[in-house]
Amino acid sequence: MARRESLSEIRAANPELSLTGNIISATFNIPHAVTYHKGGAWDLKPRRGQSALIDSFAYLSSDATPWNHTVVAWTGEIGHPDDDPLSPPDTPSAAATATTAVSSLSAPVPIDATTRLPTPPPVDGLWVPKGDQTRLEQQLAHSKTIRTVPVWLADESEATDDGIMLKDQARWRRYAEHDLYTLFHYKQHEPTDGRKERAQWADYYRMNQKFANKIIEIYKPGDVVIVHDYYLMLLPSMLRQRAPKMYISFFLHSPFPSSEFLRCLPRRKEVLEGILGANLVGFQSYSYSRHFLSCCTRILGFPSDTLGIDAYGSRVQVGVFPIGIDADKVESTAWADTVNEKHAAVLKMYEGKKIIVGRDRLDSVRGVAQKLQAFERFLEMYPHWREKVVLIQVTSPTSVEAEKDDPENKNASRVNELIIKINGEYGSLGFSPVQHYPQYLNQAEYFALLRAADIGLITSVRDGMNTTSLEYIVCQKDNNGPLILSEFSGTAGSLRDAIHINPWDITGVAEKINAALTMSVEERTKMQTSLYTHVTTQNVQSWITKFVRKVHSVLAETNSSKSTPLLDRALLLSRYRSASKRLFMFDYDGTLTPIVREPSAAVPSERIIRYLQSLAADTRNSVWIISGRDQEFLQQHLGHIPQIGFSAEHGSFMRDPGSEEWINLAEKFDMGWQAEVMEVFQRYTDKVPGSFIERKRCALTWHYRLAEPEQGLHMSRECHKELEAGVGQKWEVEVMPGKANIEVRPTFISKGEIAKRLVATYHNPGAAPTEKDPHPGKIEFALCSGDDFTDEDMFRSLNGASGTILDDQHVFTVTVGASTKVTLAKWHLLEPEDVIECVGLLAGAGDPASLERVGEVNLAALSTVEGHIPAEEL
Ligand SMILES: O=P(O)(O)OC[C@H]1O[C@H](O[C@H]2O[C@H](CO)[C@@H](O)[C@H](O)[C@H]2O)[C@H](O)[C@@H](O)[C@@H]1O
Repeated sequence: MARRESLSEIRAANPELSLTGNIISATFNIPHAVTYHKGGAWDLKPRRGQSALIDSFAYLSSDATPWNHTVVAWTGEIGHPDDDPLSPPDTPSAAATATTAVSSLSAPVPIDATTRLPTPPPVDGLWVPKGDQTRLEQQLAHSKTIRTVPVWLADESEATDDGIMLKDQARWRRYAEHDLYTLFHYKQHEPTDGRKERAQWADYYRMNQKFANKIIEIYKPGDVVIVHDYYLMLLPSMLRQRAPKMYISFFLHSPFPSSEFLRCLPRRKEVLEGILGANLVGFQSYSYSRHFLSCCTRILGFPSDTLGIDAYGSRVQVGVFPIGIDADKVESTAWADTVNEKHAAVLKMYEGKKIIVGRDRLDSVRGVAQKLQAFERFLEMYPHWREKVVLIQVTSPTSVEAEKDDPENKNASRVNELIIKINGEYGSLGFSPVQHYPQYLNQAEYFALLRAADIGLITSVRDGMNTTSLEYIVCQKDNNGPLILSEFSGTAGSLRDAIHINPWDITGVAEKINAALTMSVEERTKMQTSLYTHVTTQNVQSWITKFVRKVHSVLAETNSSKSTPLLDRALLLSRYRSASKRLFMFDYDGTLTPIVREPSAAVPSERIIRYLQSLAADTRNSVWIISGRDQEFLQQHLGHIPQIGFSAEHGSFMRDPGSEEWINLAEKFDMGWQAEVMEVFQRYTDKVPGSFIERKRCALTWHYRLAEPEQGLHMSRECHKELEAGVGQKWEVEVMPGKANIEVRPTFISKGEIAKRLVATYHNPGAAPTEKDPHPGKIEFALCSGDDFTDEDMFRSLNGASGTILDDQHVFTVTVGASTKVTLAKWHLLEPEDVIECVGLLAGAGDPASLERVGEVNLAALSTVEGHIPAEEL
């Protein structure tokens, strides 16, 4: 039996873990199916399904871990004692149906015209008074196993101080199950006019909001929140908005589809952005994590690598954590006396026969039809096994909203047809090769069957994690029956020693059934030993421990990463006012204008032109634009402000204030490198649709913003490597990654060199006036702002560390971007709009009202810039 780690062992192995931390797990349903008894105790029964997740909650809540654990979850559809007694209360769908049946409006209407219609009740739904709500909350709060805080879901108008009216309770799961579950399993609905979808989305959104409200109510700084599954995909971002420093992680228990599929979801952006509020996102298998990363890049345009995504100025880490089961619990339950009796009975019943076992929900993605087809093919191909092998297939009702809604239930019909066909063709009077049990088995029967089987057969065509396969392995401890497992199951990646099959290859599966039945004892034992070791060591306890450990290490990294402070505008203004000589150096793209899709569209706003004009009109100010842009562009858009100086193409050209003449600083440099760079850029342009070359006089730029994002990013890395290894070795040129571009320019030229030159020109205490500097003296204030890699050269040359002659206190180096960005700047501003506000603030510094404007950020103006790409997407 697998041994659990003791608390002291866990602490010793994980010194980084907080020993008294709180963990809040947010999951859709509470771990119980709930029945309401007016005025009395609530009836709580263990909920079926999600056993691994619930076991992980029990573990986190137990004394075996150092954490203080609370589950926040919806009550689930609340059943009522008047509900149909035949409906199992722990079947969510049945409970939902039963609850809505409280209304007599849905009862059949008598066709006898003389009979009076029943008087409808005044309300339609289940009314739960406040006192009874509180009673359930207390029952759940004092649970011995899992402390739970319920989320009550109802329309605002139906949740009053007196109680709550629960109507159409299944609505809260509809969007998740109808749209998300379906698409995540690579299935699609026929498109509709969208009205139903919008209503379901609204419920989904509100449901996530209500979870956020409840978590915020109980959250304390330092708590770790773990959000589970596709029902709560908006929750991480909703929590992040309300508590920016909250430690949030998200784990998806279902598959995550490729971007080609996710793109079909009308709410694809909202769903992805919702998850990206988390610090860590976990998946069941590597391919799901890869799909997610790729969706964030392709659909949202965020850069990603194999370990995470850079979104909204923060890093969202992504990892793979295949869930396990509570193997100890399964093992002790599966060998209980009641199970032993049933096990003996099953063996007796099928004496002399090999048993193949399957247990699936009747969702089409579970591949029951494929399994039956493969079994039929097996009986056809291997006649000697006929009457010697039985397939015992247990199915529980589908949980898929869309399939529940299907009046024809095509999948169930197909399964029934296949069973009739196989039993008709290969059965006899006393024997049916397929034994179908379309019902829930009780736990003892289920484990008895798994123990009695000779083969476990799992043919799901899409599956997050198949816990039946893990339970089967534990139950085969003595029997060593092989496991045949679909490669499309999330478990396949972890159970490498199982027999993997492609459920679409019916003949291939039939062959594997035969191979499994004829395996030698040694082979079976070897396979079972390896699988058993895996399942008992990679159990649900180790799964959640690893996940929590990873959350802590991600948080430790986040907390230790350097954060650049937001520009102190009051300090900026006061230093500006007290200085008698000032120097301004502004980058252009991404600093004075937002980044847009096409370079030609990045024109300066009328506001920034006005502010620059008035700033430059003050003779104590020297204002320079230091850009990668060429002379023509700068001249066309800003050249009409004569007091401004320009540096074009990353320092290759300069135009002094008041002059119309451009000085070429790269004049003497051999431009032979350009032809070689052009040849490389051209090749990449041919390979990457949407990319193009911007040819300037000296610097060359390859743009890929309009290309398919993943391809653009990947090819830019290749291009960069190729240029550095080739042209970069041969010539004195620098290859620079920009914002969706790669630029090449001579090494001796840089924005940093220009910044140094300007400081040397204007900082001249005791000198006589010159044409360039008619007001000699000390520079008492310098503001330098830029957004990308090339601007870091300016920050480097201005920061005290590199020996600048300016007083460090008077220099404001400001990067445009998130506080977490790696930069040499001393301050940050989030958006170009903030830079414009600051320029406006200083330009109007003579105005006493300007101090009142300190701290104002004109967010509304952002949306007026056409085609503006938000900072996080740059
Ligand atoms: O030094 P800068 O003033 O920041 O100029 C750097 C480069 O900016 C331009 O490209 C970037 O901005 C474009 C417009 O927003 C955007 O479409 C492109 O994707 C960005 O890379 C410009 O085209 C280059 O020549 C500059 O070197």
